[in-house]
Amino acid sequence: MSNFFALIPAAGSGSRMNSEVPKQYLALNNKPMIYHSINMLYHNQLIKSIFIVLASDDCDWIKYDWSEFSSKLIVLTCGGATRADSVLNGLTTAKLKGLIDTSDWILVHDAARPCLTSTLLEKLINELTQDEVGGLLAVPVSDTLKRSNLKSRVMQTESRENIWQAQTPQMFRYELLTKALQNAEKLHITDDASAIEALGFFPKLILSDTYNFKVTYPKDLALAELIIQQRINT
Ligand SMILES: Nc1ccn([C@@H]2O[C@H](COP(=O)(O)OP(=O)(O)OP(=O)(O)O)[C@@H](O)[C@H]2O)c(=O)n1
Ligand SMILES: C[C@](O)(CO)[C@H](O)COP(=O)(O)O
Repeated sequence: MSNFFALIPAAGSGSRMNSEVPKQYLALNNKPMIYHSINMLYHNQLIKSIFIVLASDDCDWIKYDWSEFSSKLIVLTCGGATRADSVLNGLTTAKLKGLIDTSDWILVHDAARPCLTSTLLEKLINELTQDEVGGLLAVPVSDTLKRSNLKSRVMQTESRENIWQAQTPQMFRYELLTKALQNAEKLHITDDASAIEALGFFPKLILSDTYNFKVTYPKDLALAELIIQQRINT
């Protein structure tokens, strides 16, 4: 029987956030941002353990008390230069430690997507458990798309038909995901699904909502805070 594991790559620096503190530790409703991602995964009954992949020079993780999650948290200090490296290093280390099997499902979730809901998480798992490939949460784009030249002049309006924005979690089996990330090492991919696609597979898109956005720029923090606050109040 396959088990379900979550893996949170949390070895980024948050360069677009322009903050001294890596963005996964920025305060969001009095908790570090990564707390919210962990919290959501922790409370899903199917997820057996959560691997947290930290940078080797991380000095913020130990500043917080994570004991409420201790029954599921496994910290791996093997982050890499890119998100894909961090995910691959985490998977490899977990396997070497004998913590996962090749057929297990891995849900890779950004530390920087703190607004995931239990409903979306359950929907992703339910819709993919019987799938041969796996897939990801995503939303169809809603704006008109323009392709520009280097001077920000519109060169072309692109069709938005069948264009989706990829989110996380992205859910694939250990064996396929590891093979895909190894194959993609020189491809400059930005998500796990891209690595799977590069092997010729077709990940399934699971309809999500825009609240599950990635906190990337400073203004995103306030929006995430509002969303989380509103959920606490209702
Ligand atoms: N070398 C890296 C780069 C990113 N990540 C993680 O991948 C997720 C999504 O990446 P992103 O939002 O791009 O985070 P950063 O790389 O930190 O941000 P930026 O690109 O602005 O520097 C985050 O949880 C981030 O910590 C990682 O584990 N290892
Ligand atoms: C994985 C991801 O969050 C899906 O949208 C995204 O690709 C991460 O990209 P980034 O460039 O590292 O922010």
